[in-house]
Amino acid sequence: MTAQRIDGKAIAAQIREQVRLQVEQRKLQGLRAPGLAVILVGQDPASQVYVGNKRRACEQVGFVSRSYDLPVSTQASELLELIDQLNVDAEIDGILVQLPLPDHIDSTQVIERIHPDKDVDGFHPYNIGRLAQRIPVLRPCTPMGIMTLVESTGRKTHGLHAVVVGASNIVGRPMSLELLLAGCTTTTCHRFTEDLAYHVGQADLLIVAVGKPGFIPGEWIKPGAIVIDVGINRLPSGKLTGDVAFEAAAERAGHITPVPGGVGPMTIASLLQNTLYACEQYHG
Ligand SMILES: Nc1nc2c(c(=O)[nH]1)N[C@@H](CN(C=O)c1ccc(C(=O)N[C@@H](CCC(=O)O)C(=O)O)cc1)CN2
Ligand SMILES: [Mg+2]
Repeated sequence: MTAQRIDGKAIAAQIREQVRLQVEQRKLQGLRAPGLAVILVGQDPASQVYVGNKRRACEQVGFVSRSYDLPVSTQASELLELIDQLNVDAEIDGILVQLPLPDHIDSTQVIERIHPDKDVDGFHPYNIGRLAQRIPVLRPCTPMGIMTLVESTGRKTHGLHAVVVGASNIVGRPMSLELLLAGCTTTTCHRFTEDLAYHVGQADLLIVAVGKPGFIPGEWIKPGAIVIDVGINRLPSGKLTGDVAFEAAAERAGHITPVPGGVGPMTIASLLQNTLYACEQYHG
């Protein structure tokens, strides 16, 4: 079997176009454009690329894009003060603090300072709690984008055995909550999981987010499975590669996401959807 590729780049482009048209409609009705503030602390090269892509995507869909590039020496108190100002800024619907933050800043404190109605990353405990209780509002962007990719396969999720490898706050944990909500029987694997190969082999739907190139051998994949690879690993050659050994996995899977061009672009598309949602539902 050779898996069908799930084209995240193309699906993300469709979502961006839908958002652009909705913003255009708002403006025609005399309503203001949604506004997103993106905060970057320090000069991590990968974060600079992601933040640049987010800002460009905002401009392309007609959002107000506010940029804050803060030096690595920024104190937590200064960042919290900026968030306090943005929380009451009527032009801003979403506040995004790019992660990871420098070690001297406590990211939990920062995330909890963002008003839940402006938490377009969906990381605030209020928004995670809403998802856990099956009443989601602002949903974490990467898992939300993955659910859109899974829907694009046309496969029903009810009753599928979904296996998530990785239990981070950004991807693995909220991913498991999304899958539960979608009616999957859900297994979450992490660093203490024994016999990972067994669990992976049970997956009708496999999501891998560990950040280790080629961590899942293709031979572990259940024939016909949907395989979603969240890993973005840069090899010494400069090439990007995922957490799943793609070629061998594609021989067994039914559907598979590539890296790049799979999950990554969906994270940004979901961010735009969340910002529009926050604008329309909370701030008018
Ligand atoms: N505040 C947040 N910080 C981080 C998040 C997040 O959702 N919110 N997620 C990741 C990084 N990330 C977004 O910030 C992100 C990663 C990758 C991509 C992407 O489009 N990747 C491309 C390849 C890009 C490249 O050439 O490097 C792809 O996979 O095709 C978008 C967003 C951690 N931090
Ligand atoms: Mg990708």
